[in-house]
Amino acid sequence: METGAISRLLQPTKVSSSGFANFTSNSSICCSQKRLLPAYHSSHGGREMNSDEREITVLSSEPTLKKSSVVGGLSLHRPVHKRDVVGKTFCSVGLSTYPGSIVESSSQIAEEKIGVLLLNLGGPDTLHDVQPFLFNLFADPDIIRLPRLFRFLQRPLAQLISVLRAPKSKEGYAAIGGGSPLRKITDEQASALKMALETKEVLANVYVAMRYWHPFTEEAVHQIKRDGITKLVVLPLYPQYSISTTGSSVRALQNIFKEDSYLSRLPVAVIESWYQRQGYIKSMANLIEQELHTFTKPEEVMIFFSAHGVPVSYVENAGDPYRDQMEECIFLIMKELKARRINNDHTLAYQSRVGPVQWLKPYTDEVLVELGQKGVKSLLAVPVSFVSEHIETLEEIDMEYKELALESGIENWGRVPALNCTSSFITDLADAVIEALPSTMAMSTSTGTEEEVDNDPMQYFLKMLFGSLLAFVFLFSPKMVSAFKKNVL
Ligand SMILES: C=CC1=C(C)c2cc3[nH]c(cc4nc(cc5[nH]c(cc1n2)c(C)c5CCC(=O)O)C(CCC(=O)O)=C4C)c(C)c3C=C
Ligand SMILES: [Fe+2]
Repeated sequence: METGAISRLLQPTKVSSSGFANFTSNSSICCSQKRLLPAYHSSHGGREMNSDEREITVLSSEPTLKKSSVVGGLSLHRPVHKRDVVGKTFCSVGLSTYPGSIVESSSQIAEEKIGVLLLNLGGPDTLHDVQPFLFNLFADPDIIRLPRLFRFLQRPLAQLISVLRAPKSKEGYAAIGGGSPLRKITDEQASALKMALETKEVLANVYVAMRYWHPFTEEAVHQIKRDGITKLVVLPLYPQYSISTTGSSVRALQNIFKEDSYLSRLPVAVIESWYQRQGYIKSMANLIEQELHTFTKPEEVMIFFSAHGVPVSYVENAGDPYRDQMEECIFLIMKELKARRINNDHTLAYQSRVGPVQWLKPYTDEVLVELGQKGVKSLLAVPVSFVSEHIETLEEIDMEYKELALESGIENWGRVPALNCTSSFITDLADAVIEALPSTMAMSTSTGTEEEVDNDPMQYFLKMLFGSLLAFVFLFSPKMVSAFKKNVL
């Protein structure tokens, strides 16, 4: 089985049942390799690599391989021992959050300073932040993927969409207390991870880099440099890889690193996805099992996995492995539950679509209505693409989808909490970091053409002409604006 999500972008692979059959429940092996990355998007605003091929060290747990070995050029390492401490949370030990989102270690060894960089999406701290946060999100070419010719429209379009969407988003954030809890929870996860590493005798500073709000990637990287970190493990807080999440954050990081002589020589390992790790799967199964017991008839409850969607084109045209990894992930969680004699029905649907394009199906809202009509009476919603509570669990699932489900005939509703600082989960993240440490390598800069250069004046003129015409039609036609408001937002 292919090991790296990024390499799947070269040749997308589908999940096959024979692949599932090979999964073993107690092996999780790390592999690392320098891979050549395809240019599935290109430069914009100086943030993108825009090279035909890029190099990065990637890591991926590979449950089909059982022994430490070198296979096909991949060096494989046995995982460091695992300890699952079920039922406690590291966050509850009383660690407070800290300015600048770093957890520092007092007794660092002079010659080796290990850093762990947690990547996350970020969210507005206050209602005032909502529109600029949305601007940052929509200005990301990995979120709105415009054809190369129209890339220069990215920022005006982001401005337009963010202004038009802000009122609706603000309502959502207002309903959950006036801002996103993401920063606080991610800081707590960083503290918990630092403690978990310490109990395994690994001293490390843990940093947080958000993609669209504070603390931005640049802020975290500044602190890493200031602290003189000598080895860095990058850990995205997304179990499954998507171009729109981990892909986007890693590219932002690469762009910062390639500009800096210290950073470009810093040994780095990126754990690209970890949805198949036993600690994660077991932690999810624990939460589901606990929540099932809150129902009067647990065996009759439909387990309803709801994942954040992505546009279909990401998976079908750009080779995003997100759907495959999501399906594998659900398979593994259900396998773990079956091993515990929990044989409930389950289903997977995708939520939170934005805009007029097709997103991964089936859609959560449509499936809820169908299940209600089919007579399902008890349902347990399981948010599965994200490991912290956020607007889409607290508002979309707990309020909007719950209301829809009850209206559709579902009588008993439950929702599995996000993992947040669940100790078995944090312990597993610590293991993932330790396993990744031997694989750190310098992130080398790309060898291809770095920037798209408009050398040909005629080509440049034509691009500007067509682009401006499109911008004019799109931005200034009242019909377009009202159609846009109706369909896109
Ligand atoms: C795995 C998780 C996520 C994927 C994949 C993802 C893709 C994706 N998201 C949007 C648009 C929006 N996302 C928004 C917020 C948001 N999204 C995720 C996770 C994934 N997004 C999180 C954790 C959050 C932040 C939550 C918080 O608490 O602040 C928003 C803003 C909120 C809103 O207005 O609904 C938008 C918009 C796209 C277009 C996309 C894939 C292309
Ligand atoms: Fe999102």
